[in-house]
Amino acid sequence: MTKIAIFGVGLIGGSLALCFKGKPDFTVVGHSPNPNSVEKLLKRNVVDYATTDMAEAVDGADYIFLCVPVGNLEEYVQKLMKLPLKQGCIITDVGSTKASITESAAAHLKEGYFFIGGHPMAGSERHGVEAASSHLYENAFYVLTPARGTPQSEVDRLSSLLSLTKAQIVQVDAREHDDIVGAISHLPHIIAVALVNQVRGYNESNPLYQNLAAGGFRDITRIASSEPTIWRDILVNNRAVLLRLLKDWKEEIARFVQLIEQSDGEGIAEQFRIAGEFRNTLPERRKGVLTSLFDIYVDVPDHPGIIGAITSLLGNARINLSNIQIIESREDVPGILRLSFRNQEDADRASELLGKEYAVHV
Ligand SMILES: NC(=O)c1ccc[n+]([C@@H]2O[C@H](COP(=O)([O-])OP(=O)(O)OC[C@H]3O[C@@H](n4cnc5c(N)ncnc54)[C@H](O)[C@@H]3O)[C@@H](O)[C@H]2O)c1
Ligand SMILES: O=C(O)C(=O)C[C@]1(C(=O)O)C=C[C@@H](O)C=C1
Repeated sequence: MTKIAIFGVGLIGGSLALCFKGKPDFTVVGHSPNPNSVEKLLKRNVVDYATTDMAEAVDGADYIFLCVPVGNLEEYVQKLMKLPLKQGCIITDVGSTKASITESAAAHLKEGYFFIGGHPMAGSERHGVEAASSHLYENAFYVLTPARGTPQSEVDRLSSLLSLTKAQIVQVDAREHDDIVGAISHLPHIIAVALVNQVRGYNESNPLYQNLAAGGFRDITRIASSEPTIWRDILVNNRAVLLRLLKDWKEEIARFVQLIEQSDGEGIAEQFRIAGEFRNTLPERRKGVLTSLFDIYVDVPDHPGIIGAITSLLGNARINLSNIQIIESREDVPGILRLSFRNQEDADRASELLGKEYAVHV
């Protein structure tokens, strides 16, 4: 029997639990300090059992996943070191920063246990176990940051368990991870929040801002709705990297100020060209299921039953739909549906089929 203990069964911990639960000879235990959360986990059937007692959760555990906010990780490792863990137990975390926890765990770790930092590069702006999905990590990268001296056999053991998530495991140095993820995840969250707050200020004197906000604003700001305490901890933890990145960001913005001041149209177009070239090389397969793989957009009239009509058309043609989202649903505006498919072929077939009756954009 393989026992897995998960601390902090929210979006990320809950999604891991769902990847492991029900596999032959696996027991998944969830821990929360809050009895109401324990009740909820049991009701939702996300874990085999749940407890508020740390010692009970880790008793005999082969793997311990720390899925709490970044600011609590160190404290959890220290608490674990005071408990009798199973010899050979692997402790890992899912925190969005890796340098501080990898270094502090190495300093506190007792003989016979292993700590291997981890970070699944998948998630969403949602939080809590209600948002968990067993598909979250499919096609995503899952970074491991073993400290120097960690036996490769233990890294392989953890990688083998994580293959159940269907993610692609990569090993990266913890500091390098924080530099890169600072740029491609933490900085974008700051920019999204700052942009929303800027527009929020204008909207206070003229609510038309909110009403006119369309695809562009929504696409770039989705992550501004992320969980505040999770992001408070990430940004504070990655302070040095972010201060450097924000300095570079100021230069990027200053370049635009200059181009616009000088009405340098060709310079502006060049910035878009360079950005588009790089943006278009981002591999689609890196996306997790919550950021759908192959999207098409369908303009639909705003009348009852339209979603049923579209899904029936797809169902009758045996085209598998992964996700459906209404982007606009106000009475005076035609609706836009975002339909997501698991592969390009399904997306193409859907475009062709729906294109006979509706305006379809890809
Ligand atoms: N959200 C993402 O997209 C994402 C992606 C990859 C990694 N992460 C990392 O995963 C971790 C969890 O984030 P999440 O998105 O699942 O958040 P979440 O809010 O959905 O889950 C966090 C869980 O930790 C519990 N928790 C909060 N504070 C706690 C405390 N002081 N002690 C014990 N439990 C506590 C919460 O009750 C909840 O169950 C964070 O370290 C985050 O950096 C997040
Ligand atoms: O897709 C999202 O909403 C995410 O915020 C996921 C995301 C990211 O920035 O890409 C967020 C935090 C992580 O630690 C890893 C992934």
